[in-house]
Amino acid sequence: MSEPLLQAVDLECERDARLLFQNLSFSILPGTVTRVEGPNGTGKTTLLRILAGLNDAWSGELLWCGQARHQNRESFLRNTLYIGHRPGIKPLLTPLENLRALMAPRQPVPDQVLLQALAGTGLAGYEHVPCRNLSAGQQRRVALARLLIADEPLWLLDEVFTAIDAAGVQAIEALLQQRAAEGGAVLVTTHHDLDLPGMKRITLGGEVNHER
Ligand SMILES: Nc1ncnc2c1ncn2[C@@H]1O[C@H](COP(=O)(O)OP(=O)(O)OP(=O)(O)O)[C@@H](O)[C@H]1O
Repeated sequence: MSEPLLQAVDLECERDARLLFQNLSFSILPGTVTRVEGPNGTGKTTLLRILAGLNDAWSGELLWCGQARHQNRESFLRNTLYIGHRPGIKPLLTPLENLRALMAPRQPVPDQVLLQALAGTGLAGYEHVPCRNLSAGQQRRVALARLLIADEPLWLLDEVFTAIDAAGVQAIEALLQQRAAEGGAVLVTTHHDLDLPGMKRITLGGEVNHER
């Protein structure tokens, strides 16, 4: 069996003196899509932010490719894409400018590739319109255009289906499956009824947090 990309061992997190989860252990293997599920407020966003390295209020162990994540930090950051539940789109910038800015910490990407990605998310004709003039779903699609050019093997995606129409949902589901089929892995939170073949689940909010 291939080595896990990411492993969580006995994760525990408390916020405002409320225990969100404890003894939470799981492995994210290449070729898998995992849904993090649970009612509102059970810690799905918090867990994804912990996994992405954006929240330090936790205990336990996180391993990236078999080594402690903090010792393998550069490799972890280079190979992980995190998209949060807020699109993170600047309203005064156009979709093209936003996508350029989102890609800036990575390798430079030619505008032609960015424009193709925007067209691929249904934004052809809107590339140069300030994002404040776009709908909520269109703004989210700007952030999701990242998925069409992402070469990171691990995707951590928080509520990426919010405000997206039925055709867009299908397209995103296909991208998640494609990433897994290419040997990557996806961890996704959603309240949308996501049920892909072979999908794994991490359920928060019960007496016991568990992986299925
Ligand atoms: N910045 C914060 N400071 C303190 N507590 C917070 C903060 N953000 C969230 N929380 C608390 O952490 C808990 C988990 O929040 P989180 O956003 O991770 O839940 P969630 O499962 O993603 O919820 P939802 O399904 O509503 O998106 C909630 O009880 C919330 O009140």
